Amino acid sequence: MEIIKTESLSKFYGVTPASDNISIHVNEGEIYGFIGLNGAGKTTLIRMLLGMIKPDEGELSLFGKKMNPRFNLWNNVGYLVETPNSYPNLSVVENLKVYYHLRQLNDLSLLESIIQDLKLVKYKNVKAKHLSLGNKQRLGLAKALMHRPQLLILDEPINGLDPEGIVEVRELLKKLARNGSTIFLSSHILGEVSKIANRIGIIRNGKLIKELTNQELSEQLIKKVVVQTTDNTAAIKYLSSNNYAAVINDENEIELNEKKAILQPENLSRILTEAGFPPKQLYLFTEDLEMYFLRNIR
Ligand SMILES: Nc1ncnc2c1ncn2[C@@H]1O[C@H](COP(=O)(O)OP(=O)(O)OP(=O)(O)O)[C@@H](O)[C@H]1O
Repeated sequence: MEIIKTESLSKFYGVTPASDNISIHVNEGEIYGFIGLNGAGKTTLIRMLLGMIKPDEGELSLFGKKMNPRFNLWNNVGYLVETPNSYPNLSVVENLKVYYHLRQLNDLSLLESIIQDLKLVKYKNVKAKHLSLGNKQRLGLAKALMHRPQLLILDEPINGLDPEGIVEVRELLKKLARNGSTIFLSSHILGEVSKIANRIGIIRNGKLIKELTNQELSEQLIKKVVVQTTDNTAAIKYLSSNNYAAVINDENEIELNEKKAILQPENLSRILTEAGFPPKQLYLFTEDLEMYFLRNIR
């Protein structure tokens, strides 16, 4: 089932499109990572998905239901948009209780388990205004996740978290998706998005310029074997005579990007060793999402 569907969604601020003709389809259980530079239009799309702003053009449905003033499935949605707001003078648990009542929940174990899942036990009785940025973010996530929504829409959910927090939230989101939740998240922490998302959309100047699955991403990432020997010039000549296309890079290392080198670097190592050029170093370099992103938004 398509949980999110947007068709040619546009939003203009003046003449500038913050969202330009965006069509996105997100299936049940998918984690969709939405990435773009500052000002690319991530928050604008998220606000439209949450009914916070109205698109100027296009259509949008959640759970197969058109978004309009009669849309009534908000209890199936959890969200976090930018820095989450809390009641500053209430403690973590009091803040969550407010939310618990607002959501009209009636299972207190939800409250306890979300405090544990987001490692907020130590801070249960700390006033929200005294929390660190990372813990404020955890509290925001706790509010978004407490009612175990079918769809989670998260704007920069790992902002402000320390490395440990990032890993915890990543595992938590993956667990939720394994249990059937659908997650749409935006982030500028690109490496993290590729670890979480099954599918990635890249936005630039309001336009969706690329959309690809994790599998497609890994196929499109540049890969090469990088080799260092005691005599790279002679080694490269020898490799050329053995039908390996190799070049010397800016760091004076040998680079090979053919499939046979990438798939069987051990053969390369053996050939070089037998010819008297044993590799001092040989490794497979794979471009990361950050590099891929920068290469594609230019
Ligand atoms: N209320 C508004 N009025 C005028 N322009 C706006 C408004 N909200 C957003 N914009 C503009 O729309 C564009 C997209 O902004 P948006 O906040 O969606 O980007 P973003 O990708 O979320 O950026 P960031 O990562 O910095 O949060 C930007 O050029 C922004 O200046």
